[in-house]
Amino acid sequence: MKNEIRGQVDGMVVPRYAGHSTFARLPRLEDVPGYDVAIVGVPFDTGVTYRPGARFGPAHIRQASRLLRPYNPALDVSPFARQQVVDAGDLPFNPFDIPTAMTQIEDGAYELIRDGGLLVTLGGDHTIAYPLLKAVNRVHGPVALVHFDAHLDTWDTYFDTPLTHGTPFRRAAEEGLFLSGHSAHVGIRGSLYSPNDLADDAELGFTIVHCMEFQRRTVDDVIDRLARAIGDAPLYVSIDIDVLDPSHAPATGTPEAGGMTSRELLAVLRGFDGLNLVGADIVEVAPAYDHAEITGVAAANVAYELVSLAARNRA
Ligand SMILES: N=C(N)NCCCC(=O)O
Ligand SMILES: [Zn+2]
Ligand SMILES: [Zn+2]
Repeated sequence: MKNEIRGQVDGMVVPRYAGHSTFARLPRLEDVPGYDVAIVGVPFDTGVTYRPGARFGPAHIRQASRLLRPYNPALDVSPFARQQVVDAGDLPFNPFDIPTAMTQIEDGAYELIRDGGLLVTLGGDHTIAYPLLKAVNRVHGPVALVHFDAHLDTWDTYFDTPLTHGTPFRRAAEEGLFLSGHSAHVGIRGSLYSPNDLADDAELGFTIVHCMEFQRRTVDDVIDRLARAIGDAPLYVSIDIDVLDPSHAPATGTPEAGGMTSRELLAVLRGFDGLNLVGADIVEVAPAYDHAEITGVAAANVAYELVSLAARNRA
């Protein structure tokens, strides 16, 4: 896709607050002959246990992404010039039937990656990580999963329901979708149901970087630890925006005090430079609780960093 890459609508010609609201003012999938990276929305929030509203996350992140500029100095890359990045719109699914929606999301995601494209998904609640991992497995096999979240999301059921935003990685573990021993939870904190939650999770083989470690260790230490765990396995990154402190991301369904700063999160992601990134999602942005687009801007910049990592790998 090197020839005739179409980037953003020029912010010096069309003001950035004008025009269609695609991610970063990029072309739509149907506007270009092919793509290397697709940004897709999955406005599903039927799996939430507390505040609803992540169904409006994709539109909000797109709106907050209008300010993104063409060059990323932190990774020394122009993410939209080295590869064709498109906005693939939103996947359709049945919002009233979770198992049906999971199949529709898996199939929709697979269609977008089957020919080699890399997918960055904007959620939606965290339930969608399960069908997204299934789609990624159909192309790449089991992945090293790095999961940024306040929560473990490896609980078993809620109200006897197995597919919820607190259970995607338990379901994924049951199907061998990620590599035990090469996967990690980052940013874990907050109240649990019982000490067994951590014991049950430990059986799944995640390295855990508890959020307090950002107080005690440097970000570089954390990156080293994660990079050692990941090795050269295909890497899938799932980012629940509630990994950030509520001061950095107020607009989310299950906020927890004592979180990461957006600066720490961006720094850890930049530390993945050179790893074999094969896909990513950013979930749990519930715009009704946002103020001044704080959460939307954080999520848009996180997506930008992920697309920049993909661009670096194409060098
Ligand atoms: N995936 C997110 N954001 N939250 C899961 C929290 C599940 C619970 O209510 O205990
Ligand atoms: Zn969470
Ligand atoms: Zn989560």
